[in-house]
Amino acid sequence: MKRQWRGRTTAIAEQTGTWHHALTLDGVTREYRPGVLALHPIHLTVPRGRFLAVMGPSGCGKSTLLQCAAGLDRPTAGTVRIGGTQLSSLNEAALTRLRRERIGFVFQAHHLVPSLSVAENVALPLMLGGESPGDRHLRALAAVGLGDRGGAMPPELSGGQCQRVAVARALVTTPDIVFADEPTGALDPAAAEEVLTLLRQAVDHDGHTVVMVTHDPFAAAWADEALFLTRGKLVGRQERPEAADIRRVLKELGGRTA
Ligand SMILES: Nc1ncnc2c1ncn2[C@@H]1O[C@H](COP(=O)(O)OP(=O)(O)OP(=O)(O)O)[C@@H](O)[C@H]1O
Repeated sequence: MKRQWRGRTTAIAEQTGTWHHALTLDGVTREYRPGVLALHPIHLTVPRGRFLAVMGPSGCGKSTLLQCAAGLDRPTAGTVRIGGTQLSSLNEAALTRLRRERIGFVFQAHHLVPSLSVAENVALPLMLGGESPGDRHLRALAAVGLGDRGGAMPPELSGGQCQRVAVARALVTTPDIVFADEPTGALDPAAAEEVLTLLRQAVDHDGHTVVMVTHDPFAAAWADEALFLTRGKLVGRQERPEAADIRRVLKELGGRTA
């Protein structure tokens, strides 16, 4: 797979020194059982316009980190900020609204609503927020190369096409940050490359911020930076990662490699 890196936003921010963080984790800890930490205190800032891959052996805490960062789970201790908003200051209703309006999600399964058309699926986050989609959903669909499939129903699309629709749905609200949990895990290599290209373009062309959990070194090599977790601790990070280097680090950490 080919990898391009460094978005326009990244370059501009570097030149001007005006980093604005899409995500800040300050001492984020998650304890599922007393005395057993799935996440040790994690300190992490993700600048806007960055594509970050989170990697590590199975059970190291990647999903827990993503769930805490995305407001899907509440950390045991520490604070999470999306842009300037501290999540612990929000009640459940406000947190739900923030997730809908300011966070985009792409999961391994596309989770499209099968009884809604492709265009309606993309419009859904806007409509749930009480916004009229106008043509935003159609432009988002066109941006993922499916402008002509808006009237189709999800079961009529391939798995790769459905995942591209999921990317359009994640981006349609112009969120502060997109969290992608194994977005290519269920795809063949060609479809995976299409989805990774879209995520990379969202960062490079539109200044989006993407945090992607993946087991796949080839997928992670599309990111600006790879973070490595093991036993709930952040143990390393690699700028402009190459798949071979990532595979080597994962091997040292005892993880499986794709
Ligand atoms: N709801 C839960 N209750 C108790 N323990 C949990 C819960 N969810 C996760 N854990 C534990 O927390 C640790 C981290 O799990 P997590 O799912 O975040 O790891 P992961 O790196 O995403 O794993 P994988 O790559 O296999 O998906 C594991 O030891 C797991 O067993």
